[in-house]
Amino acid sequence: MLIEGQDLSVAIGGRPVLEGETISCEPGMMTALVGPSGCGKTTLLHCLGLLLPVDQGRILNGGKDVTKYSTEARRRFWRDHAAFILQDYGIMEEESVAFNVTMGVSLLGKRVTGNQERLMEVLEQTGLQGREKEMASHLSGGEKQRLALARAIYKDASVLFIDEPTASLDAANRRKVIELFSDFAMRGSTVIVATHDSEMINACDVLHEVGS
Ligand SMILES: Nc1ncnc2c1ncn2[C@@H]1O[C@H](COP(=O)(O)OP(=O)(O)OP(=O)(O)O)[C@@H](O)[C@H]1O
Repeated sequence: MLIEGQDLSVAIGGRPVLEGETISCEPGMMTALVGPSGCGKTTLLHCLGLLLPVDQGRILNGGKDVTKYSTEARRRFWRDHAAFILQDYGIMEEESVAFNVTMGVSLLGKRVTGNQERLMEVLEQTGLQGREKEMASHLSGGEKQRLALARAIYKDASVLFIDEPTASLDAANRRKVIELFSDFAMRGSTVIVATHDSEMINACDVLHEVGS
């Protein structure tokens, strides 16, 4: 899905954070949001993901203006199309790894054939094999990040919004996670990543300098 922001402006606490930001994120591409700390990368990512309202400008999904979407319509977008890998992981700490991976789908009431098999495959891909019964709160920061990624893969999201995905990962896991994001883009998903990490930036197809 093509995700566009046109002439976006956002002020937080009366201070302008984004001013006339325009961006186009194509399906099948990884777009990096880059720039110095505090330039508004996370804010832009949240606006594009409909997590944060804009003061001015338009957000378009596949050419459709979604800026004024109702809460219900935004929820549908999150449920049916999007996955978020954010800095706070969005993980339900008091639930098992397996629940955290599959809940997006089970909440939808969708039946996935080979459910268990798919869960195992996704855990294997993200290096969380054998951990499915563990409580999410027992995982380390990097493991929780991979859990959020496992959920996105399980859901097969068409748009991925990612914030600083490699910050708490060691070199081997960083490479693995970057590869998994690339796979998403190669399968045709739109991948949008706010990052400082040069390795992550190198793997992206498009760089968008926020605030310039
Ligand atoms: N909830 C908030 N309340 C007050 N100020 C905020 C809030 N969220 C963001 N800001 C401010 O908006 C500006 C942009 O923040 P944002 O997190 O988007 O930047 P960033 O480029 O992602 O930074 P970093 O690279 O350090 O993560 C910062 O100056 C920040 O202090």
